[in-house]
Amino acid sequence: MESSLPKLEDLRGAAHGLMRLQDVYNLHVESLVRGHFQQISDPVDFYKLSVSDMLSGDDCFLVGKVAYDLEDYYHSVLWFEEAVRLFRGTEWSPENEGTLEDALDHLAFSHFKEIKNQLKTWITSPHRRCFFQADLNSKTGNISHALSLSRELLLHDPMNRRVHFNVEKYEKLLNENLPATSSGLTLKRPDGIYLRTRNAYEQLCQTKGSQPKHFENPSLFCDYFTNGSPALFLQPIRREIISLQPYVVLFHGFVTQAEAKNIRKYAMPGLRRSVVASGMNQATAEYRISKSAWLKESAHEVVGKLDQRITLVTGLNVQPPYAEYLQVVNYGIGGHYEPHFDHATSDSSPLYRLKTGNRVATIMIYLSPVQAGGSTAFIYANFSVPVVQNAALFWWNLHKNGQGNVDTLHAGCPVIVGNKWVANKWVHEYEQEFRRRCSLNPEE
Ligand SMILES: O=C(O)CCC(=O)C(=O)O
Ligand SMILES: [Fe+2]
Repeated sequence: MESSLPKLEDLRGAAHGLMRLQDVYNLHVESLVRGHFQQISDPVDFYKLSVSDMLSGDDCFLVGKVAYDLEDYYHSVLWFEEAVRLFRGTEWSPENEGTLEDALDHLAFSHFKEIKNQLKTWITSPHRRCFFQADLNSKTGNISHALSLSRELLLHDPMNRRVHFNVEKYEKLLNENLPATSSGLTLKRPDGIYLRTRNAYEQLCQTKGSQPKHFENPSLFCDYFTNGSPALFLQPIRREIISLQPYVVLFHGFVTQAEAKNIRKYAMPGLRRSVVASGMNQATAEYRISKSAWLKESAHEVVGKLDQRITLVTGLNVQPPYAEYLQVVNYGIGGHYEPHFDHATSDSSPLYRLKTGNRVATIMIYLSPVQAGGSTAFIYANFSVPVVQNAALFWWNLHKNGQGNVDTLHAGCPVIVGNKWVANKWVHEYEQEFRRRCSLNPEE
């Protein structure tokens, strides 16, 4: 049975997922652990879980440890603080990995590390029992915090020589009256992997879907759309034009509830961790956390019917190899897909293996509702689309001249609560020459 149980990687991934929610949505850790999603800048609940399973002190300790092991003391301070608060108020359970003493120890050391740039001294690290030299390139912090936490720890563990040693060091540093020791704690979020669009992306995720206001722009409208297909005359599709540059539309009610359910069911056994293009190959990546499976239209009737509907609505040929199989994607809590292009941006991309050109268009179907989070954000175009169950989002990735449209840079925001399912159909350039003609203007 062991293979079906979560592994260390899953546990670490869950901790990263929580820290991702904290960062992207700017959430308070204290309310997050209670299932209340409150933004630091706004005390009103962003989302509140009706059935709330609180995180325990031990859960918070674990999240803090994941950050601590990566020397990310910004997150470790915030999560160990919560662990200490919760451990103080509860009896220790034998199932716990950590104790109040461990949490105090790690919190004190994390605080200390936040001011390491002020110090040129040696101090022992709590878990390695080795000497550690504070280096010079870090942020300000608060030594007196580290001191009072270590003193509290000594009340529980009076014989701990290492902590005695640290207390002496902290007292000495305080007496030396370094400027940083008197200043308040200024925690700064680590830059992590550099993402130029980070601020815009997080803003768009936080608005929970910020489509342009249609009444302010008459060229954005809703209509009943047939695309001139006789098959759609009796039951036109409800089309909402979301953006003209890039061209993005939402087709409401694109699938039925039953179809969405069946597609999820067929995909379930084939779900594997999602990959992204990496040079000439494919690899897992932190910036895309989800599971996905490919469904062939020949294997499932409903998938074939969906292909026909895509052709009716878009006019595109989606027969293989002119489009990829249907990719069904499942995101759990904290699952996301950071800003990216669907089309290939390098000639060596594995997307060209089909030998049918680049991905000219994307049709992404929302196969489930999501309680909170999970919008699709278009970064440069500056709007985000909330998850609309059973609707399909369509956009052209390429200009008519075949070049990639940079304005299609988009992302799947992290899921706060729920389980998000989408299905992607990527249509390639070949066979669409007379369906999406090039323009007389080579710039278009
Ligand atoms: O999940 C989303 O909203 C976006 C997904 C996406 O962009 C993709 O799978 O390529
Ligand atoms: Fe995408």
